Amino acid sequence: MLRIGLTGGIGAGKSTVARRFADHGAVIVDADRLAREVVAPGTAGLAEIVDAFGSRMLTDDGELDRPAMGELVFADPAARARLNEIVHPKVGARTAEVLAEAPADAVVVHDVPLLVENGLAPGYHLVVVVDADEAIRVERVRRTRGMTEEAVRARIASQASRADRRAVADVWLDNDGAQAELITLVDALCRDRVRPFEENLRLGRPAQSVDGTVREHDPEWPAQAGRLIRRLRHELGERAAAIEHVGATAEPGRPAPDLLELELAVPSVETADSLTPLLAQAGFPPLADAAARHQRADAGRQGARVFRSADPGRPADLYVTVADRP
Ligand SMILES: CC(C)(COP(=O)(O)OP(=O)(O)OC[C@H]1O[C@@H](n2cnc3c(N)ncnc32)[C@H](O)[C@@H]1O)[C@@H](O)C(=O)NCCC(=O)NCCS
Ligand SMILES: Nc1ncnc2c1ncn2[C@@H]1O[C@H](COP(=O)(O)OP(=O)(O)OP(=O)(O)O)[C@@H](O)[C@H]1O
Repeated sequence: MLRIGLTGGIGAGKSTVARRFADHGAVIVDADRLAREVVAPGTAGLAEIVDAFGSRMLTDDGELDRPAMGELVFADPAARARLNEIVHPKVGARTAEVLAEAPADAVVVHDVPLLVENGLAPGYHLVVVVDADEAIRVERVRRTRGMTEEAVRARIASQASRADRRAVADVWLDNDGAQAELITLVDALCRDRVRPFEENLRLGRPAQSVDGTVREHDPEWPAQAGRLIRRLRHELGERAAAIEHVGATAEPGRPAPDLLELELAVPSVETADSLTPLLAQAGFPPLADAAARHQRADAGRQGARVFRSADPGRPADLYVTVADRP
């Protein structure tokens, strides 16, 4: 299962992107929808909200009074934190249940407005951020949801900044233009990256190798490597604590082929063996023997095991070296 995290600020275009992914056959998990389900009438979630905020947060029909709740929590960070404490763990548990039901060959797109705020990025194979200028987002939400400008701005102020979203984005979709342009971007993303990534992941097959063309140093390389490292640490836990960005792309200003290199030293062959299936799940299947021999020789890392990213959009190799090996 390929897990994609989709996020963006209010009105950025997440639902539009998610719907297009669904047209391509993806399974969509909508966090806003689950957040409504876990506070529906009769749930423990709604009872906890009444305990915390009083029955003034209920409508005459006994439902959550969403406008009243929104007015309170987007003006008061402590109240918002209290609401989030009630709702987010329940949404997390429901998400896990829904994911467990998805077929093994699924592409799951998790539409989650607060992905950055809740530190969820490392749990996905790919993070897609959709963004638009703030004034455009305010206008769209005003027009389509009937919210006041002030109310939209209060939500924006309680969400992550663009810079925070940039830091986790493997894919950045710009939605300042027409909706048709956004849809074209999603189509290309599915065709060129998501489909082959899912297939590679399922088959335990690395992405195609890059040609060795040396290019200008890309100042984004360290940040890209950092995202891969956080993802691997998330999957492997303590065993991947020592993982590092190495090689030419890690040297500031140095031109290099567009292949990120990571290295993980482990204490024993047994540890290396135990990591192989986890690395494959995290999107780093082992490279076949002949290719691995070449790559080890190129990188001067004799004795290392070589794993290569299954993502055709971000070539990366991981060398696992065993410290006690002669
Ligand atoms: C405060 C509530 C009752 C307002 O309901 P309302 O129908 O007006 O908005 P809705 O739930 O459709 O959310 C619309 C958008 O508001 C933003 N938003 C919602 N909750 C939050 C939050 N806690 N922090 C920041 N932004 C938020 C998101 O961009 C979301 O897409 C509701 O948003 C809520 O229960 N929020 C807490 C749960 C939550 O965090 N949901 C968002 C993702 S899990
Ligand atoms: N490029 C665009 N041009 C015009 N309208 C757009 C564009 N993209 C999205 N919209 C409209 O703006 C509104 C917000 O878009 P969408 O629902 O996709 O965003 P969202 O990020 O899911 O929003 P929310 O955070 O409110 O759930 C929708 O009514 C959508 O139809």
